[in-house]
Amino acid sequence: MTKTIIRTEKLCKTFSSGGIQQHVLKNLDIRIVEGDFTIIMGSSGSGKSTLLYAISGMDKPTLGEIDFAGQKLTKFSNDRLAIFRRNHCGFVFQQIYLLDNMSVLDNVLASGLLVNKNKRELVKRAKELLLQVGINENSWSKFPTQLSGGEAQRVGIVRAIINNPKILFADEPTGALNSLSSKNVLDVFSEINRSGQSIVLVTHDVNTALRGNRVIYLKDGVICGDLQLGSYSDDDNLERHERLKEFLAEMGW
Ligand SMILES: Nc1ncnc2c1ncn2[C@@H]1O[C@H](COP(=O)(O)OP(=O)(O)OP(=O)(O)O)[C@@H](O)[C@H]1O
Repeated sequence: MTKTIIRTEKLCKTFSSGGIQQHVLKNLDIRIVEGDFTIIMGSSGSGKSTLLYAISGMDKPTLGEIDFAGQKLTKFSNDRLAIFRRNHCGFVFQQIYLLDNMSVLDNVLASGLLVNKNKRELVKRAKELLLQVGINENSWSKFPTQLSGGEAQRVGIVRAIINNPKILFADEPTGALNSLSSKNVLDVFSEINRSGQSIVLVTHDVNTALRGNRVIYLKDGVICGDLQLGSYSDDDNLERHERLKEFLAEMGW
């Protein structure tokens, strides 16, 4: 049976500038399922990042409700929201900002120590996760400037999941990477999703979208398509690709 982790009801976000209102999200009712790898696609300016920021508690909606793992995020003060995000959400963005004066391992531990005070346990988990994403021991004491873009992004993913977030949110996480680094980073997303991590990821990229088991399509702040793709595996990639291409064509992408 599927378990809902996020549910929105009539979610609206309006930005105002110079006396002009822009209705970016319009009455969105969305259900995000635990364990899913949910992809959000749509044309530029359709509201993908705005939706990601709203459901992850990074920004407050103008109207509507967000229920996140049984908690009404829309009722939270900014301080409570910040604590909620730190304890329950992981974030990966296109630009990865690691702390340049700290080693790879310390960058991960610094995030972990905000939530888990048991350093020995944390070091063990950090090392296991770094190995899982292909960052091996001889890179743990390196500084971020000594890493490639793909390696840095993989460290960023470890940093984002060190506290066992309920959901990992990602906004164009491979947008700045070449195709080989992208593939390595996507393999990490696939693997952590297989091990149970819920993921919500915004992308323009078809190869990235293929990793999800569900693709939501936004057009002008409204959901106009919702494709169930089934779990990713390397073997059925051709058929998935065809189904996704057809879906995107229907959406006018
Ligand atoms: N903080 C803000 N203040 C004013 N307008 C904003 C703000 N954030 C987003 N917008 C506007 O909301 C609209 C949707 O932006 P959003 O970044 O969500 O789109 P997107 O679908 O993620 O686009 P892209 O694919 O180009 O990143 C855009 O027109 C943008 O200019």
